[in-house]
Amino acid sequence: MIEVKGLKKKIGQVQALDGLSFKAENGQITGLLGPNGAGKTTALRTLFGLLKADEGLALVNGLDVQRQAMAAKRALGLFPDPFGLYERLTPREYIHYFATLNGLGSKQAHTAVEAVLSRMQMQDIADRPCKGFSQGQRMKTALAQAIVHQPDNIVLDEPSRGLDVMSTRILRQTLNDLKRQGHCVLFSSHVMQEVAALCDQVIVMARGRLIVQGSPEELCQLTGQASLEEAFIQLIGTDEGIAA
Ligand SMILES: Nc1ncnc2c1ncn2[C@@H]1O[C@H](COP(=O)(O)OP(=O)(O)OP(=O)(O)O)[C@@H](O)[C@H]1O
Repeated sequence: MIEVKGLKKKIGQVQALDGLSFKAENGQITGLLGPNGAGKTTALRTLFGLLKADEGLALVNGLDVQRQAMAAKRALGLFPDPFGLYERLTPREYIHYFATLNGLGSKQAHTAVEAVLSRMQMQDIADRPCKGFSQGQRMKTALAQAIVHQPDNIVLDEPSRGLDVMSTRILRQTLNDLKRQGHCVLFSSHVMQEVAALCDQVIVMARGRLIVQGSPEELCQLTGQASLEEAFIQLIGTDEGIAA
């Protein structure tokens, strides 16, 4: 379970987070939706302890990400930027490295790596250096790294950016599998269709604050709109920064 309470963060002159609060439950996919500059990336980076909030709390399984940083991180899988992979490593080496960083012993890590390679259907690319990988192959490697240690919570910042249809399907399938297994999945997106199709809960944020949280149906009901896209535009007051 992930919870943020009253998060504030000023970056330079910008109040990137301005009292943001929300909850993402286990066994659900929660989408973080907001226009450009709303503070989505800042919120996710704060949650992972990469940024320190000026005020407020970020909790992972009830653990404060600042005060109980190691324990909180082990309960969290962060989907990294797929373009930031170490080019010389193969997926097998890369995922194994992160499995051990997340506290798995050598034998456990080996078993976990084999399981995730098989689950993500990566056997054909497992022993090739990542250099030259396609976007889909990068996405699979990045996602496998995030979930190899079976964290309770998985956080993804715009995971479908730049993916083709097949890779997007694998991503969606994996997120749905993780949800069915009881994990808490939290991801940010601009893509309405994706959020509407995947998410149990949607957190709409703007200007560093929560506007409203609810299921896609609840947001449509609340605004009297037929689609999540129309509901979002009504809630935010603009269609800036969204993709249909
Ligand atoms: N390193 C930085 N330096 C200056 N301003 C920053 C920095 N990081 C974030 N900001 C500002 O903080 C605000 C929130 O940015 P953030 O990247 O969290 O938004 P976002 O919702 O992820 O946007 P997008 O959808 O465009 O990726 C923006 O106004 C942004 O310009």
